[in-house]
Amino acid sequence: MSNVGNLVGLVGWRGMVGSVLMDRMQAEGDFDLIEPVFFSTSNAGGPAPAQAKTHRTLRDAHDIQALAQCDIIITCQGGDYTKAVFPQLRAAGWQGHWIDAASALRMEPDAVIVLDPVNEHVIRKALANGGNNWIGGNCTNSILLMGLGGLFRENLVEWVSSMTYQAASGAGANNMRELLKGMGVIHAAVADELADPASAILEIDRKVAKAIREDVPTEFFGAPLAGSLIPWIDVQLPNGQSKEEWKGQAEVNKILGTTQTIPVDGLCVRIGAMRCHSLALTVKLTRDVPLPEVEAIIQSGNPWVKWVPNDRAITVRELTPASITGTLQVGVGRVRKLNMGPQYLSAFVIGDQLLWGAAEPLRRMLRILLGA
Ligand SMILES: NC(=O)C1=CN([C@@H]2O[C@H](COP(=O)(O)OP(=O)(O)OC[C@H]3O[C@@H](n4cnc5c(N)ncnc54)[C@H](OP(=O)(O)O)[C@@H]3O)[C@@H](O)[C@H]2O)C=CC1
Ligand SMILES: N[C@@H](CC(=O)OP(=O)(O)O)C(=O)O
Repeated sequence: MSNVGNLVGLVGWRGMVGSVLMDRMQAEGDFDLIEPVFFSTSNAGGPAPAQAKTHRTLRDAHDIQALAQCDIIITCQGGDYTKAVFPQLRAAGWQGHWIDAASALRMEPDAVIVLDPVNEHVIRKALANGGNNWIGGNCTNSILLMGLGGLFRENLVEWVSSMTYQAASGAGANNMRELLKGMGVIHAAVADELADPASAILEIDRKVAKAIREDVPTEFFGAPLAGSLIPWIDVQLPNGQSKEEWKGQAEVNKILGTTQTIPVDGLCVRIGAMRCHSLALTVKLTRDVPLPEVEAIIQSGNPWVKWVPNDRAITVRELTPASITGTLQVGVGRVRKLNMGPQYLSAFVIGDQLLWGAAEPLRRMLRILLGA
Protein backbone atom coordinates (compact mmCIF):
# COMPACT_ATOMS: atom_id res chain seq x y z
CA MET A 1 0.00 0.00 0.00
CA SER A 2 1.21 3.48 -0.86
CA ASN A 3 1.06 6.38 1.59
CA VAL A 4 1.04 8.93 -1.24
CA GLY A 5 -2.21 10.93 -1.47
CA ASN A 6 -4.26 10.91 -4.63
CA LEU A 7 -4.81 14.64 -5.31
CA VAL A 8 -3.14 14.84 -8.71
CA GLY A 9 -2.47 18.10 -10.55
CA LEU A 10 -2.41 17.83 -14.34
CA VAL A 11 -0.58 20.51 -16.33
CA GLY A 12 -0.21 20.46 -20.12
CA TRP A 13 -3.08 18.00 -20.50
CA ARG A 14 -4.45 19.55 -23.72
CA GLY A 15 -1.15 19.66 -25.64
CA MET A 16 -0.08 16.89 -28.00
CA VAL A 17 1.75 14.75 -25.42
CA GLY A 18 -0.82 15.67 -22.76
CA SER A 19 -3.72 14.56 -24.97
CA VAL A 20 -2.09 11.18 -25.57
CA LEU A 21 -1.54 10.90 -21.81
CA MET A 22 -5.19 11.73 -21.10
CA ASP A 23 -6.35 9.10 -23.60
CA ARG A 24 -4.14 6.45 -22.05
CA MET A 25 -5.18 7.37 -18.48
CA GLN A 26 -8.80 7.15 -19.54
CA ALA A 27 -8.29 3.82 -21.30
CA GLU A 28 -6.50 2.29 -18.29
CA GLY A 29 -8.91 3.60 -15.66
CA ASP A 30 -6.29 5.80 -13.99
CA PHE A 31 -8.86 8.52 -13.25
CA ASP A 32 -10.72 6.02 -11.02
CA LEU A 33 -7.68 6.10 -8.72
CA ILE A 34 -7.16 9.83 -8.42
CA GLU A 35 -8.80 13.13 -7.62
CA PRO A 36 -7.65 15.21 -10.60
CA VAL A 37 -7.04 18.97 -10.51
CA PHE A 38 -6.58 20.44 -13.96
CA PHE A 39 -4.31 23.45 -14.47
CA SER A 40 -3.90 25.84 -17.39
CA THR A 41 -1.40 28.50 -18.38
CA SER A 42 -3.97 30.21 -20.62
CA ASN A 43 -7.50 29.64 -19.34
CA ALA A 44 -7.61 29.65 -15.51
CA GLY A 45 -11.24 29.72 -14.36
CA GLY A 46 -12.44 27.97 -17.51
CA PRO A 47 -14.13 24.57 -17.46
CA ALA A 48 -11.99 21.53 -16.66
CA PRO A 49 -12.27 18.50 -18.94
CA ALA A 50 -14.85 15.76 -18.40
CA GLN A 51 -12.51 13.69 -16.21
CA ALA A 52 -12.74 16.34 -13.46
CA LYS A 53 -14.66 15.23 -10.36
CA THR A 54 -14.89 17.83 -7.58
CA HIS A 55 -12.43 20.37 -9.09
CA ARG A 56 -14.42 21.42 -12.14
CA THR A 57 -12.67 24.66 -13.06
CA LEU A 58 -9.15 25.11 -14.36
CA ARG A 59 -6.62 26.42 -11.86
CA ASP A 60 -3.80 28.77 -12.79
CA ALA A 61 -0.72 26.67 -13.62
CA HIS A 62 1.51 29.41 -12.19
CA ASP A 63 -0.32 29.53 -8.84
CA ILE A 64 2.28 27.98 -6.55
CA GLN A 65 -0.12 27.70 -3.61
CA ALA A 66 -2.69 25.83 -5.70
CA LEU A 67 -0.03 23.52 -7.12
CA ALA A 68 1.39 22.91 -3.65
CA GLN A 69 -1.91 21.41 -2.49
CA CYS A 70 -1.40 18.47 -4.85
CA ASP A 71 0.19 15.23 -3.71
CA ILE A 72 1.43 14.57 -7.22
CA ILE A 73 1.84 16.85 -10.24
CA ILE A 74 2.11 15.53 -13.78
CA THR A 75 3.24 18.05 -16.37
CA CYS A 76 3.48 17.83 -20.15
CA GLN A 77 3.64 21.61 -20.46
CA GLY A 78 7.27 21.77 -21.58
CA GLY A 79 10.71 22.72 -20.30
CA ASP A 80 10.15 26.46 -19.99
CA TYR A 81 7.22 25.85 -17.65
CA THR A 82 9.25 23.37 -15.61
CA LYS A 83 12.15 25.78 -15.27
CA ALA A 84 9.82 28.59 -14.19
CA VAL A 85 7.60 26.71 -11.72
CA PHE A 86 9.42 23.70 -10.30
CA PRO A 87 12.12 25.65 -8.35
CA GLN A 88 9.46 27.93 -6.85
CA LEU A 89 7.38 24.96 -5.73
CA ARG A 90 10.30 23.22 -4.05
CA ALA A 91 11.46 26.54 -2.54
CA ALA A 92 7.98 26.90 -1.05
CA GLY A 93 8.57 23.60 0.76
CA TRP A 94 6.42 21.36 -1.44
CA GLN A 95 7.40 17.71 -0.88
CA GLY A 96 5.04 16.14 -3.41
CA HIS A 97 5.91 14.01 -6.42
CA TRP A 98 6.73 15.79 -9.69
CA ILE A 99 6.25 13.73 -12.88
CA ASP A 100 7.45 15.55 -16.01
CA ALA A 101 7.65 14.91 -19.77
CA ALA A 102 10.14 17.71 -20.39
CA SER A 103 13.89 17.21 -20.50
CA ALA A 104 14.71 20.16 -18.22
CA LEU A 105 15.32 18.17 -15.02
CA ARG A 106 16.43 14.83 -16.48
CA MET A 107 20.09 15.03 -15.65
CA GLU A 108 19.62 16.54 -12.18
CA PRO A 109 21.21 14.22 -9.58
CA ASP A 110 17.95 13.93 -7.61
CA ALA A 111 15.85 13.08 -10.67
CA VAL A 112 15.12 9.59 -11.96
CA ILE A 113 14.42 9.03 -15.66
CA VAL A 114 11.41 6.72 -15.58
CA LEU A 115 10.92 3.72 -17.86
CA ASP A 116 9.71 1.09 -15.44
CA PRO A 117 9.67 -1.96 -17.74
CA VAL A 118 13.43 -1.38 -17.99
CA ASN A 119 14.44 0.37 -14.75
CA GLU A 120 11.85 -0.41 -12.10
CA HIS A 121 14.71 -1.36 -9.76
CA VAL A 122 16.20 2.14 -10.13
CA ILE A 123 12.79 3.74 -9.51
CA ARG A 124 12.04 1.58 -6.43
CA LYS A 125 15.45 2.30 -4.92
CA ALA A 126 15.03 6.07 -5.41
CA LEU A 127 11.51 5.89 -3.99
CA ALA A 128 12.77 4.08 -0.91
CA ASN A 129 15.39 6.82 -0.50
CA GLY A 130 12.78 9.59 -0.59
CA GLY A 131 13.02 10.48 -4.29
CA ASN A 132 10.21 12.64 -5.63
CA ASN A 133 11.32 13.88 -9.08
CA TRP A 134 10.33 11.50 -11.91
CA ILE A 135 11.16 12.55 -15.45
CA GLY A 136 10.18 10.87 -18.72
CA GLY A 137 13.12 9.98 -20.95
CA ASN A 138 13.94 11.21 -24.42
CA CYS A 139 11.67 9.34 -26.84
CA THR A 140 14.49 7.84 -28.92
CA ASN A 141 16.25 6.42 -25.88
CA SER A 142 13.08 5.06 -24.30
CA ILE A 143 12.27 3.22 -27.55
CA LEU A 144 15.83 1.86 -27.85
CA LEU A 145 15.65 0.48 -24.31
CA MET A 146 12.13 -0.89 -24.68
CA GLY A 147 13.33 -2.74 -27.78
CA LEU A 148 16.67 -4.09 -26.58
CA GLY A 149 16.10 -4.01 -22.81
CA GLY A 150 16.70 -7.76 -22.57
CA LEU A 151 20.25 -7.44 -23.92
CA PHE A 152 21.05 -4.62 -21.48
CA ARG A 153 19.51 -6.58 -18.59
CA GLU A 154 21.82 -9.53 -19.35
CA ASN A 155 24.87 -7.20 -19.51
CA LEU A 156 25.40 -8.21 -23.13
CA VAL A 157 25.87 -4.71 -24.57
CA GLU A 158 29.46 -3.45 -24.80
CA TRP A 159 28.42 -0.47 -26.98
CA VAL A 160 25.64 0.64 -29.34
CA SER A 161 25.79 2.71 -32.48
CA SER A 162 22.34 4.15 -33.08
CA MET A 163 21.30 5.63 -36.44
CA THR A 164 17.82 7.07 -36.08
CA TYR A 165 14.87 7.82 -38.34
CA GLN A 166 12.79 10.21 -36.22
CA ALA A 167 9.20 11.23 -36.84
CA ALA A 168 7.85 14.76 -37.21
CA SER A 169 5.85 14.52 -33.96
CA GLY A 170 9.07 14.72 -31.93
CA ALA A 171 9.31 18.33 -33.04
CA GLY A 172 5.67 19.20 -32.23
CA ALA A 173 2.18 19.48 -33.68
CA ASN A 174 3.04 22.33 -36.04
CA ASN A 175 5.85 20.27 -37.52
CA MET A 176 3.49 17.36 -38.19
CA ARG A 177 1.22 19.79 -40.02
CA GLU A 178 4.14 21.19 -41.99
CA LEU A 179 5.15 17.71 -43.13
CA LEU A 180 1.64 17.01 -44.42
CA LYS A 181 1.38 20.39 -46.13
CA GLY A 182 4.68 19.69 -47.85
CA MET A 183 3.42 16.32 -49.09
CA GLY A 184 0.38 18.12 -50.51
CA VAL A 185 2.52 20.75 -52.23
CA ILE A 186 4.62 18.07 -53.91
CA HIS A 187 1.60 16.14 -55.09
CA ALA A 188 -0.09 19.26 -56.41
CA ALA A 189 3.02 20.13 -58.45
CA VAL A 190 2.65 16.96 -60.53
CA ALA A 191 -1.00 15.96 -60.12
CA ASP A 192 -1.77 16.32 -63.83
CA GLU A 193 1.25 14.30 -64.93
CA LEU A 194 0.49 11.58 -62.36
CA ALA A 195 -3.01 11.24 -63.77
CA ASP A 196 -1.48 10.48 -67.17
CA PRO A 197 0.29 7.09 -67.17
CA ALA A 198 2.15 8.10 -70.36
CA SER A 199 3.81 11.19 -68.83
CA ALA A 200 7.61 11.17 -68.56
CA ILE A 201 8.92 10.21 -65.11
CA LEU A 202 12.02 12.42 -65.41
CA GLU A 203 9.85 15.44 -66.07
CA ILE A 204 7.78 14.55 -62.99
CA ASP A 205 11.00 14.20 -60.99
CA ARG A 206 12.29 17.58 -62.21
CA LYS A 207 9.09 19.31 -61.10
CA VAL A 208 9.10 17.46 -57.77
CA ALA A 209 12.70 18.48 -57.05
CA LYS A 210 11.82 22.11 -57.81
CA ALA A 211 8.74 21.96 -55.55
CA ILE A 212 10.79 20.45 -52.70
CA ARG A 213 13.50 23.12 -53.05
CA GLU A 214 11.24 26.11 -53.55
CA ASP A 215 7.66 25.49 -52.44
CA VAL A 216 7.52 23.01 -49.56
CA PRO A 217 6.94 25.02 -46.35
CA THR A 218 9.92 25.25 -44.00
CA GLU A 219 8.73 27.60 -41.26
CA PHE A 220 8.94 25.03 -38.45
CA PHE A 221 11.60 22.55 -39.57
CA GLY A 222 13.84 25.18 -41.18
CA ALA A 223 14.36 22.91 -44.20
CA PRO A 224 12.04 20.82 -46.40
CA LEU A 225 11.16 17.48 -44.81
CA ALA A 226 8.51 16.15 -47.23
CA GLY A 227 10.34 14.28 -50.00
CA SER A 228 13.62 14.82 -48.16
CA LEU A 229 15.18 14.34 -44.71
CA ILE A 230 17.06 16.47 -42.18
CA PRO A 231 20.20 14.91 -40.66
CA TRP A 232 20.25 17.11 -37.56
CA ILE A 233 17.90 17.18 -34.55
CA ASP A 234 18.13 19.77 -31.78
CA VAL A 235 21.00 22.19 -31.17
CA GLN A 236 24.68 21.80 -32.10
CA LEU A 237 27.21 20.96 -29.39
CA PRO A 238 30.90 21.98 -29.48
CA ASN A 239 32.03 18.36 -30.05
CA GLY A 240 30.01 18.07 -33.28
CA GLN A 241 27.20 16.02 -31.79
CA SER A 242 23.61 17.21 -31.91
CA LYS A 243 21.93 17.50 -28.50
CA GLU A 244 19.68 14.58 -29.50
CA GLU A 245 22.78 12.45 -30.16
CA TRP A 246 24.34 13.52 -26.85
CA LYS A 247 21.25 12.38 -24.98
CA GLY A 248 21.80 8.79 -26.18
CA GLN A 249 24.70 7.89 -23.91
CA ALA A 250 23.81 10.29 -21.11
CA GLU A 251 20.21 9.12 -20.72
CA VAL A 252 20.60 5.40 -21.49
CA ASN A 253 23.24 5.09 -18.78
CA LYS A 254 21.22 7.16 -16.31
CA ILE A 255 18.07 5.12 -16.98
CA LEU A 256 19.93 1.86 -16.46
CA GLY A 257 21.87 3.16 -13.45
CA THR A 258 25.13 1.80 -14.88
CA THR A 259 28.31 2.05 -12.83
CA GLN A 260 30.50 1.78 -15.95
CA THR A 261 29.36 3.87 -18.93
CA ILE A 262 28.09 1.93 -21.94
CA PRO A 263 29.04 4.00 -25.01
CA VAL A 264 26.00 4.97 -27.11
CA ASP A 265 26.47 7.19 -30.15
CA GLY A 266 25.35 7.69 -33.73
CA LEU A 267 23.49 10.10 -35.98
CA CYS A 268 19.94 11.33 -35.41
CA VAL A 269 17.93 12.05 -38.55
CA ARG A 270 14.46 13.55 -39.01
CA ILE A 271 12.38 11.74 -41.64
CA GLY A 272 8.84 12.08 -42.96
CA ALA A 273 7.11 9.65 -40.58
CA MET A 274 4.30 11.03 -38.42
CA ARG A 275 4.88 9.67 -34.87
CA CYS A 276 7.07 6.55 -34.97
CA HIS A 277 10.77 6.79 -34.29
CA SER A 278 12.93 4.04 -35.82
CA LEU A 279 16.52 3.12 -34.97
CA ALA A 280 19.03 1.12 -37.02
CA LEU A 281 21.38 -0.29 -34.43
CA THR A 282 24.81 -1.85 -34.43
CA VAL A 283 25.47 -3.56 -31.12
CA LYS A 284 28.80 -4.90 -29.96
CA LEU A 285 28.03 -7.75 -27.59
CA THR A 286 30.20 -8.32 -24.55
CA ARG A 287 30.66 -11.92 -25.75
CA ASP A 288 29.72 -14.16 -28.67
CA VAL A 289 26.17 -15.38 -27.97
CA PRO A 290 24.42 -17.72 -30.44
CA LEU A 291 21.74 -15.95 -32.46
CA PRO A 292 18.78 -18.03 -31.16
CA GLU A 293 19.83 -17.12 -27.62
CA VAL A 294 20.09 -13.44 -28.55
CA GLU A 295 16.60 -13.57 -30.07
CA ALA A 296 15.12 -15.21 -26.99
CA ILE A 297 16.73 -12.63 -24.69
CA ILE A 298 15.40 -9.72 -26.77
CA GLN A 299 11.89 -11.22 -26.76
CA SER A 300 12.03 -11.65 -23.00
CA GLY A 301 12.76 -7.93 -22.50
CA ASN A 302 9.18 -6.90 -21.77
CA PRO A 303 5.63 -7.78 -22.90
CA TRP A 304 5.55 -4.95 -25.47
CA VAL A 305 8.39 -6.27 -27.63
CA LYS A 306 6.92 -7.20 -31.00
CA TRP A 307 9.43 -9.65 -32.33
CA VAL A 308 9.74 -9.60 -36.13
CA PRO A 309 11.75 -12.50 -37.58
CA ASN A 310 14.50 -11.52 -40.01
CA ASP A 311 12.40 -12.49 -43.01
CA ARG A 312 11.70 -10.14 -45.90
CA ALA A 313 7.93 -10.62 -46.26
CA ILE A 314 7.21 -10.34 -42.52
CA THR A 315 9.62 -7.42 -42.05
CA VAL A 316 8.15 -5.19 -44.77
CA ARG A 317 4.69 -5.86 -43.38
CA GLU A 318 5.30 -5.69 -39.64
CA LEU A 319 8.47 -3.70 -38.93
CA THR A 320 7.31 -0.31 -40.19
CA PRO A 321 5.92 2.92 -38.75
CA ALA A 322 2.71 2.14 -40.68
CA SER A 323 2.31 -1.06 -38.65
CA ILE A 324 3.45 0.23 -35.25
CA THR A 325 1.94 3.72 -35.10
CA GLY A 326 -0.69 4.31 -32.42
CA THR A 327 0.16 1.05 -30.61
CA LEU A 328 2.22 0.28 -27.52
CA GLN A 329 4.15 -2.40 -29.36
CA VAL A 330 7.86 -1.84 -29.89
CA GLY A 331 8.92 -3.60 -33.08
CA VAL A 332 12.30 -5.35 -33.06
CA GLY A 333 13.67 -7.07 -36.14
CA ARG A 334 16.49 -7.27 -38.71
CA VAL A 335 18.46 -9.02 -35.97
CA ARG A 336 21.46 -10.83 -37.39
CA LYS A 337 25.21 -11.19 -36.89
CA LEU A 338 27.25 -8.71 -38.95
CA ASN A 339 30.33 -9.33 -41.12
CA MET A 340 32.44 -7.49 -38.55
CA GLY A 341 32.48 -10.59 -36.34
CA PRO A 342 30.39 -12.84 -34.08
CA GLN A 343 30.06 -10.18 -31.38
CA TYR A 344 28.51 -7.64 -33.79
CA LEU A 345 24.76 -7.57 -34.13
CA SER A 346 22.32 -5.52 -36.18
CA ALA A 347 18.80 -4.64 -35.05
CA PHE A 348 16.00 -2.35 -36.19
CA VAL A 349 13.69 -0.97 -33.49
CA ILE A 350 10.48 1.05 -33.97
CA GLY A 351 8.18 2.67 -31.41
CA ASP A 352 5.45 5.29 -31.22
CA GLN A 353 7.27 8.30 -29.78
CA LEU A 354 4.14 9.77 -28.22
CA LEU A 355 3.31 6.55 -26.33
CA TRP A 356 6.40 4.78 -24.92
CA GLY A 357 8.43 7.81 -26.04
CA ALA A 358 6.48 10.31 -23.94
CA ALA A 359 3.12 9.63 -22.26
CA GLU A 360 3.16 5.98 -21.16
CA PRO A 361 6.10 6.05 -18.72
CA LEU A 362 4.47 9.02 -16.94
CA ARG A 363 1.12 7.35 -16.26
CA ARG A 364 2.88 4.17 -15.18
CA MET A 365 4.97 6.20 -12.71
CA LEU A 366 1.75 7.64 -11.33
CA ARG A 367 0.50 4.10 -10.70
CA ILE A 368 3.75 3.12 -9.01
CA LEU A 369 3.38 6.08 -6.64
CA LEU A 370 -0.24 5.17 -5.93
CA GLY A 371 0.75 1.55 -5.31
CA ALA A 372 -1.79 0.51 -7.96
N1 LIG B 1 9.65 12.67 -23.63
C1 LIG B 1 9.61 12.93 -24.92
O1 LIG B 1 10.21 12.27 -25.74
C2 LIG B 1 8.80 14.01 -25.38
C3 LIG B 1 8.58 15.05 -24.54
N2 LIG B 1 7.90 16.09 -24.93
C4 LIG B 1 7.72 17.17 -23.94
O2 LIG B 1 6.38 17.51 -23.81
C5 LIG B 1 6.27 18.92 -23.89
C6 LIG B 1 4.96 19.28 -24.52
O3 LIG B 1 5.03 18.98 -25.90
P1 LIG B 1 3.74 19.07 -26.80
O4 LIG B 1 2.67 18.24 -26.21
O5 LIG B 1 4.20 18.81 -28.18
O6 LIG B 1 3.36 20.65 -26.65
P2 LIG B 1 2.08 21.40 -27.14
O7 LIG B 1 2.57 22.67 -27.75
O8 LIG B 1 1.19 20.53 -27.95
O9 LIG B 1 1.30 21.75 -25.78
C7 LIG B 1 1.90 22.52 -24.77
C8 LIG B 1 0.88 23.52 -24.24
O10 LIG B 1 0.57 24.49 -25.21
C9 LIG B 1 -0.66 25.12 -24.86
N3 LIG B 1 -1.45 25.31 -26.10
C10 LIG B 1 -1.53 26.49 -26.77
N4 LIG B 1 -2.28 26.35 -27.87
C11 LIG B 1 -2.73 25.08 -27.89
C12 LIG B 1 -3.57 24.37 -28.79
N5 LIG B 1 -4.11 24.93 -29.87
N6 LIG B 1 -3.82 23.08 -28.52
C13 LIG B 1 -3.28 22.49 -27.45
N7 LIG B 1 -2.50 23.12 -26.55
C14 LIG B 1 -2.21 24.42 -26.77
C15 LIG B 1 -1.34 24.22 -23.84
O11 LIG B 1 -1.21 24.83 -22.56
P3 LIG B 1 -2.46 25.49 -21.83
O12 LIG B 1 -3.58 24.50 -21.82
O13 LIG B 1 -1.93 25.80 -20.48
O14 LIG B 1 -2.77 26.70 -22.64
C16 LIG B 1 -0.48 22.95 -23.89
O15 LIG B 1 -0.45 22.30 -22.67
C17 LIG B 1 7.49 19.36 -24.71
O16 LIG B 1 7.86 20.65 -24.47
C18 LIG B 1 8.51 18.38 -24.31
O17 LIG B 1 9.16 18.91 -23.15
C19 LIG B 1 7.39 16.12 -26.18
C20 LIG B 1 7.53 15.10 -27.07
C21 LIG B 1 8.26 13.95 -26.73
N1 LIG C 1 13.83 15.70 -29.44
C1 LIG C 1 12.84 14.67 -29.72
C2 LIG C 1 11.55 14.89 -28.99
C3 LIG C 1 11.67 15.39 -27.59
O1 LIG C 1 10.82 16.10 -27.10
O2 LIG C 1 12.78 15.02 -26.94
P1 LIG C 1 13.13 15.48 -25.45
O3 LIG C 1 11.99 14.99 -24.57
O4 LIG C 1 14.41 14.81 -25.13
O5 LIG C 1 13.23 16.97 -25.44
C4 LIG C 1 12.58 14.61 -31.21
O6 LIG C 1 12.66 15.67 -31.80
O7 LIG C 1 12.22 13.60 -31.74
